[in-house]
Order: sequence, then C-alpha cells, then structure tokens
Amino acid sequence: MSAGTVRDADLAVWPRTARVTGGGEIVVGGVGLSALAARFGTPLHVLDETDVRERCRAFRAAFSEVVYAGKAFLSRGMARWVRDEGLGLDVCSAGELAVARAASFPAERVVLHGNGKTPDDLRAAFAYGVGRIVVDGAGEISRLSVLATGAPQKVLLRVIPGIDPGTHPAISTGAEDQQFGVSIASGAAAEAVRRILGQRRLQLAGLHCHLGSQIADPARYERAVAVLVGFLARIRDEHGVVPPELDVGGGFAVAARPGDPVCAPSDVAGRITGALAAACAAHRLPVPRLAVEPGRAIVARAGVTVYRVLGVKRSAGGRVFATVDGGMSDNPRTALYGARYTALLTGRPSTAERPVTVVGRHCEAGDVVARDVPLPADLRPGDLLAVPCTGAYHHAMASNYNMTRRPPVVAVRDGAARVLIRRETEDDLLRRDVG
Ligand SMILES: Cc1ncc(COP(=O)(O)O)c(C=O)c1O
Ligand SMILES: N[C@@H](CCCC[NH3+])C(=O)O
Repeated sequence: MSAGTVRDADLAVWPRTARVTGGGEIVVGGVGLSALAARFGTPLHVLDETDVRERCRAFRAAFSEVVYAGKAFLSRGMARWVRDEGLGLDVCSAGELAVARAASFPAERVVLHGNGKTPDDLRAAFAYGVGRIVVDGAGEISRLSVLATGAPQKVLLRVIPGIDPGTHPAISTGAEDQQFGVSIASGAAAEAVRRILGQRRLQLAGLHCHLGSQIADPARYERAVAVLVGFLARIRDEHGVVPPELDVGGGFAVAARPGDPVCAPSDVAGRITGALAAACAAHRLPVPRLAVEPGRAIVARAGVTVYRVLGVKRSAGGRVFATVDGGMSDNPRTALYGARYTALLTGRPSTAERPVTVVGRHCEAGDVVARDVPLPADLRPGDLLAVPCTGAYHHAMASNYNMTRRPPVVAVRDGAARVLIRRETEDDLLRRDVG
C-alpha cells in the first residue's frame, strides 16, 4: 500500500474499500483504522460490509445456489447480510442455529452439517425446520428418521470422493481415512443410500462433498464432480431414482499475502459447471441443481485486525520482534496451520522498512502474528498495526487463552461504524466461573 492508493499487488489481500491517506492512515469502509482503534480499543476486528456483500453477489452471479458456511464468522448482523443477499446458511451446531434464528434466517435456506451432531443440534434443527440436513454417517439415519415427524426431511449424503485437495492436512477432508462423510470406494456410501431410501420420513435430495479448505486448484473440484456424478448414476442404476441436488462444499482459496494463490468464483464456477455438464452427458443424467458452500471466500478479505504495538526488541540473532496486544487468542491460524500474514503500520507515514516479526502477547513461542514482514525501522510502542484477511476463522476461533478478553467485531460502511460483537469484559470472563 502506498500513500493515497492501494498498490495493485496489495489489492488481493485488503478489503475492497481499503485505501490509504497521504498521512499513512489506512481507511476501510470510509473510516480510518486509527479512529476506530481510538473509539473501540485494540485488538479490534474490523469488517467491511461492502466487501462481504460484493463477494456474496459475485458468488451468486457465478453459481445458482450459494450457502454461506457460518463457521467462518457468524453474528446476527453477518447472518442478515447473507440473508439479504439471497444466500443460504450452513450451520453445524445448535449455537450457530440460534444465531440464524435470532437473525430470522429463512429456515428452508439453512443446511445443518456435522460429523458429530448432538441430540441438541438435531432437536434445534427439526424445531426450526431447516431445509436440509447433511447425513455424515449411516448411524445418523435412523436418529433423523425418528425426529422427522412432519413432511419428509430433505437430506444430502456427504460422501468422500477420495480426492486429495492439496491443502494443509488439518483442513483436508476429501481423501479417504478422515472423519467426515462416507466413503464411496469402501461401499459405505452405497449402503447409506440404501438405508436413506428405506426411510419414508427422509427424502434423499442429493449428494454433498467438501474437499477441504484453502483449495487453489479448480481441477480438484472438477474431479470431485466427476466422482459424484458417477455415484449418482450408480444410484439411478441400483434404485431407479436420481437425487436432484449436488453440493460440492466450500474451500475456495483466499490470499492473506500478496501473491498467495486464490480460487476466484468466476474462474472456478465455469470449471465446475463444465465438468458437471460433461459428466451428466456421459452418464445420460439430468444436470442436478448445483450448490457451493463458501465461508472464507465470502468473509476473509472483509476483515482487518488492528493491534497496538506494546514493545519492540531485537533478539541475539538479530531478528526484530514487535509484540502486539493480541495474538493467538484472536488468530490461532498461524499456530494451527502455519498460516502466513502480512501487517502494515497505520496512523502515521511509514519510514524506511526492515523485516519485523510481529508476535502476540501469549506465553508461547508459536504465538506469531506475521513473520518477517517489512515494517518501519522506527516502529515503536503505541503504533498501530493492521493485519488484513482476518475476517474468516479468526473471531470465530478466538479464545480466552491467558484470560484475555475476545476483541469486538466492528462493521464499517460508508463512513460509519457499528459494533456487531462487543468486546468481552472481565465480568464476562468471571460469569461462568461459579466455583
Ligand atoms: C462442510 C463444509 N462446508 C463449507 C466449509 C467452508 O469452507 P471454506 O471456509 O474454506 O470455504 C467447510 C469448512 O471447511 C465445511 O466443513
Ligand atoms: N478453521 C480452518 C478452516 C476449517 C474449515 C471448517 N471445515 C481455517 O482457519 O483455515
């Protein structure tokens, strides 16, 4: 980012409305980050509403049905934006469903997921009347059937297509030998289909798969579509029915640093729909209704986290560390997946730069926010640092480690700021401590 404009290379990682003033202030949604920090404190999650809405629209333009994966970030405000943009909502707990309900999210557009759905999750889903439940294993089928007392409950069967998504092992779910879905190769998926079709209170609406997260290569989705359509043909041949829906999950890669690979909806949509048409033609099947479930690709880039520098020091090895007032309690992704981020000074003009490793305040050497990023040589306590691409799986995965209070999430748009989620207080921390 340079004064007055956003460098082309940086466009991929900052919210769409981001710009920087001649005085070195980063502005998002028409509001300066320093002003937000002064008003709401740090660390602070800022969310660009325009960015979220435009990404919802881009996905809607590219795919017929888009279901936002609420696990990336969910609040009532976020659910309303997604609702108003015409997306569905993927939830995987009674808690996420409670947020959907609080936002009056249309029940028929809600999809319930989970490899470990609790009785509470299932009761909440049936009470709300969710549109679809994704069956993750054969053991769920009779439990669902007992709970479905009204019209037949639409279900999707999550299958394992046996495809390596080429991503970090902790977020890789398309290959065999992991805990989500039922294997086509082992015959478990065929058996689950037989059991679902045998339940008159369940309606097999279609198949689902989710290959993993941060997938940059569209060919992985093409391969998944071919496998799923092949399995649809097998269902037709064995049972004489063709489930009408195919949900190929989320996982579209987002760049946290300039140059990181991305999987843009406009690029991948053509590849997926092309593969779908070709596979259906080859198997003489009608083309099913296609759904995708992006989480990160909707909300990651809308988010910026603002931290205040607490101290700067140089190690014996010469590495410069800047300690900020957040860390792995608001961003566990560097520790969990080795994720890499960048950071920029905001609030004053930048001077000559040197590599700095931005670290958090938690008592772990793995508490790194951004490793070896160019930052001003005169970086000092009190400065503000902004880390882009933090809208997904940051606040959603935040913790109270070291009894720190989770930061607020503040939405910005057209020069105005609105708190979506307030900062935790010490009373919040003590409220559950009843002993
Ligand atoms: C079933 C399912 N759908 C969608 C998603 C969203 O993934 P992403 O945020 O990478 O798009 C996930 C998380 O990986 C998931 O488990
Ligand atoms: N939490 C993971 C994504 C997991 C998505 C859920 N299936 C991340 O931050 O990358």
